[in-house]
Amino acid sequence: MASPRRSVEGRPLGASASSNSSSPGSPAHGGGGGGGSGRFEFQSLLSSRAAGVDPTCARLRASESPVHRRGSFPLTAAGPSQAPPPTLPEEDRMDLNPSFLGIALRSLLAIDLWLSKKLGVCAGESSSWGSVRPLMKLLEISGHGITWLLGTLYCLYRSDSWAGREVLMNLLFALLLDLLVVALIKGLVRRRRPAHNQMDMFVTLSVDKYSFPSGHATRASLVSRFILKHLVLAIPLRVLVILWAFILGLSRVMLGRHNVTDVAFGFFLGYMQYSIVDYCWLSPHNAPVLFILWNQQ
Ligand SMILES: CC(C)=CCC/C(C)=C/COP(=O)(O)O
Repeated sequence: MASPRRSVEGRPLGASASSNSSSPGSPAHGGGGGGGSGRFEFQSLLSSRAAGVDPTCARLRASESPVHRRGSFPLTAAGPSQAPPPTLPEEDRMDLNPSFLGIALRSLLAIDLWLSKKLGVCAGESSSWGSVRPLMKLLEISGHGITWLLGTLYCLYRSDSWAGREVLMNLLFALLLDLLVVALIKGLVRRRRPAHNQMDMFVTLSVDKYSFPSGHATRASLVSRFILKHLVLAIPLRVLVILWAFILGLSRVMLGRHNVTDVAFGFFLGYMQYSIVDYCWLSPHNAPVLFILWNQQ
């Protein structure tokens, strides 16, 4: 039975292409002998990497070099007495044979960084859209955790109906859940904020030095879904709520606070968090203590 370790080792870089285009055993083919071919190519890559050379170029050059041509023949014509090539450390094999997912993720990250830098037009006063920065910072306050927590507590205090209190109690629960989940993920992922960000945000927690996911984006998406579900609003107001959430997310990238993926994932996370809140909906029936305690205030 083939172990995962063997399957990684036995899948040479570019082996499928070369096996179609060159004859087995030719120098370009890298030996052609099944697992031997893979080992040979990894060996060239490893030695070039150790010498500080770009592995891709080195691989091409290595397959053309007379030294490697000579080296490839014994592998092809290797008899049973031929000593096997030295085994490479596991991490090198993995590193030199990136999966499709790995390549896709790296490409996505490269596009993310490039796009985020391009969109960070309000990252500083001297940036191309620097004059819009105060407006973006106002938007930032409109989606800040403190603004929403204080606003909800105030409305809860002023609320005189059971139905209103129930909705606000759940909004409070949603906001606290969001702060907790975002802090946990930020602490786990520890992705640094973009280099062009100025850390001049109003009231932050220690994990807010990290950028993934955007707390403002999760809140915008969570709160807007909550409002759309529980408040009876005219269509123009509903559109305004969605626009606010979208522009708030965009402003995070424009201010240079976040990369695009931080905000995109934030929107997704906030949307999912609402589903949790909806599922665990607190009511006088399933959480009577909360409501009785609040009533006694
Ligand atoms: C202090 C409290 C209660 C919340 C902090 C809210 C905050 C500053 C989140 C960071 O948001 P981004 O991740 O979008 O920058």
